[in-house]
Amino acid sequence: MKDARTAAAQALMRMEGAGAYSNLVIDALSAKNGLSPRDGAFAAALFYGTLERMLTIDHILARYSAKPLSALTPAVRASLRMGVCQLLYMDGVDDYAAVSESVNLVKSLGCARASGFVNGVLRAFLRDGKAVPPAGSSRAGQLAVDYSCPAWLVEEWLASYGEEAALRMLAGSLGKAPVYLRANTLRITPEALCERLAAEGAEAVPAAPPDGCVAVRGRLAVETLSAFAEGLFHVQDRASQLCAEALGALPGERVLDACAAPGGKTFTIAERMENRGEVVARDLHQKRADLVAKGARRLGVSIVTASAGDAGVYDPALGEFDRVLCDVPCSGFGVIRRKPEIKYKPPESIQNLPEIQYKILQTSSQYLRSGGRLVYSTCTLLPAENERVVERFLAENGGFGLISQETHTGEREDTDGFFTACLERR
Ligand SMILES: C[S@@+](CC[C@H](N)C(=O)[O-])C[C@H]1O[C@@H](n2cnc3c(N)ncnc32)[C@H](O)[C@@H]1O
Repeated sequence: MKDARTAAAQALMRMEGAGAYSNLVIDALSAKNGLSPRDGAFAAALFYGTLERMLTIDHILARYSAKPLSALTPAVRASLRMGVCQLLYMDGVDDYAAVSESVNLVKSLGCARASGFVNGVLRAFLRDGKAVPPAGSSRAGQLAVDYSCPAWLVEEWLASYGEEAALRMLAGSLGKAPVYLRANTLRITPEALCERLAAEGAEAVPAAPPDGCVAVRGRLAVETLSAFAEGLFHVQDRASQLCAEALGALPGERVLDACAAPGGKTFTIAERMENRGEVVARDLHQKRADLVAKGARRLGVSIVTASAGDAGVYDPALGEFDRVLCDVPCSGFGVIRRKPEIKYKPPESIQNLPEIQYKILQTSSQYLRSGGRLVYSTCTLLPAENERVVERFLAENGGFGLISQETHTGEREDTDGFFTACLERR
């Protein structure tokens, strides 16, 4: 597993740069190092485990390392972090191997002089029974260490959602995310899809609501199956399927999906419409709009037209719509377990989002016919990007009413965190 550890360490070091995406980084490094599927799986588990638990791990290292973590070279930092991750969170790696492999790793990364230091820090932690040091007196600070979540976000969740929901959200931000599919109901029923998947070695069960939702068991890469190539499903979390359902689009209607890429909700909406009517799918960049067009082709959905367009700028050429979906860009704190790097972005970097979201909602609402439905949604759990945007919209735009709004914090099913508001133009 030497190469697997090297690939995981390189990936962690790359994540220290701004704007890196965990899935792209680890896939590229596994391929570059020519890892076997088994080693690739180990590298991914080690990389994601370390990234996910980084705040807890750094809290431990701050106690055991004589030097501040920021003063270490990236290779030493990565070796130590991965060492603690293996000691605490990876049952398949015994303690002796976790320490000795971390020492070998730091040598192979060109920092042989730090091998004694890495050995000493990990052994001291081991000698103390691998106990995580307490965080101090504040409740939020302790939860931040327990769940490896920035203290500011813990405080925000406690204040906005209350203790019970906040604890559920923190627990839901860790661990392997479930895989849900949406059966392409134009081509196959959910039951028949499950049979077809079983024939390809994937265990899956129908998981309504909503109709068409299928839960996959196990860790198969579903996008490699021939059922995927044949357009029998797309991968989509249950919360996103419920969001598309909330739009309530009917066959023959005209629907605008203002922020559509990569297209999951566009496809679910078009399938619900039985491929009759029109779905205008827009996204800011042409490359992203192309993803929607490609997915629609694979699924045999012909009512979707995908093009580039800024949803914050009114375009009279688009005409009038029966329904409009604004699935806006957001901070993504509902999908932390899928992309752990999300939680480490500085709070300043998300401050301008409510203004962008409001502009998209306000502009898109102008396309709606009287009596039409508008859905505003995000995959984040922050009132500033959810309820506050909707409240402002209702206060500043007469003629719209709120039908319902819902925050998914994982209480009913194991879904991503999600917010959906349904509005109507009177
Ligand atoms: C949450 S994602 C949409 C996910 C999509 N609805 C789905 O279900 O697959 C938000 C999208 O908004 C796009 N976006 C960001 N700013 C935009 C803008 N001003 N106008 C249109 N799209 C924008 C992003 O490129 C991104 O693809």
